[in-house]
Amino acid sequence: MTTKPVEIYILSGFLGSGKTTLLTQLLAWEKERGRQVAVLMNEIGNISVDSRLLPPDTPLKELLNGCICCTIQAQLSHQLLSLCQQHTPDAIYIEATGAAHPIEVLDACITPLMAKQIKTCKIVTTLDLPRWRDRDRLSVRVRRLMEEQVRFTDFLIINKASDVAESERERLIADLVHINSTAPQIVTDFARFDLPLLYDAVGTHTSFYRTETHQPAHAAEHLRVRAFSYTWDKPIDRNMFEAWLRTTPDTLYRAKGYLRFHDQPQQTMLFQYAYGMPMFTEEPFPYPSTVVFIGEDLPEAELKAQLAKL
Ligand SMILES: Nc1nc2c(ncn2[C@@H]2O[C@H](COP(=O)(O)OP(=O)(O)OP(=O)(O)O)[C@@H](O)[C@H]2O)c(=O)[nH]1
Repeated sequence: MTTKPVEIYILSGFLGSGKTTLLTQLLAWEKERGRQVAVLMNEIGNISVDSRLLPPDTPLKELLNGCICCTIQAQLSHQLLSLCQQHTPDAIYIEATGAAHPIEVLDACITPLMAKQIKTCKIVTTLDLPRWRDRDRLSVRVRRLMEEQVRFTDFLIINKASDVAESERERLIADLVHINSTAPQIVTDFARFDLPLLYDAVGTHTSFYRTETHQPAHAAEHLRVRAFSYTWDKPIDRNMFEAWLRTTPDTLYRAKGYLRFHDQPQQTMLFQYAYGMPMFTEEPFPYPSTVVFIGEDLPEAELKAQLAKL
């Protein structure tokens, strides 16, 4: 069965850098201009918080519990094909895991099965500027992955810019240009910018990735990035939870999920944690209290024992 040629956008960028924040805006823009789009979400953990943040009418497939750039590569093109056949979208947005190497995801998309269906396949990377500033504190493997995500992109969104002093920004951006001098760059907060710029820029940009070599840096094989989830069967103390977060290892890169606290036991809270910053927002749907923790070499048993005491 043949379907209309589809544009594929791979949203790349380290854990918590702003991919979902960008995606929700792109979907709103696509709706405004009347295009049919679909989303493929990949999560290292076993629950997908991000997909619940998308408009409910978006055709969506989820690949959980692994990274499409390494352990579940083969499933990707089947899912893409099935989205094309079921929904004939103009574009598919793939939100890769924050630990994915963009070229590996690109390779996983362009298979013999999918090749004929693809009109264009572009990589868009969000970069967490404060994390980039402090990258010397990261493991060599994570640092290298972040550099590769900058190197192999068609469009770079330098995000969380206001969280870095203005005096430091110029130097940091110069480092980025040194790594990738061809991709257009946008410096912003909450991935906000004039979205048509992205489509204009990637549309004319010459893709380079086919000819360059890259350093493989897969989540499971080299990075040792792992996820575990924890579920509470009753509300917990908010202050104790926040105090506990402050004691967690620097290699806890990301956490997200749903919680209920003693002071408002009926209210489910959406919890997001990226680069030391917790955020809580009221969630209308009463999801179970489960949080996914993502990091490198995390002492899972020890952390779970601490969570059980909250
Ligand atoms: N301070 C600040 N926070 C931001 C900005 N952009 C996004 N965030 C917050 O950072 C957190 C992570 O953002 P997401 O968009 O979920 O990041 P992500 O890359 O999709 O995360 P993963 O899918 O887990 O890798 C959320 O709490 C966002 O609200 C920004 O520019 N500044």
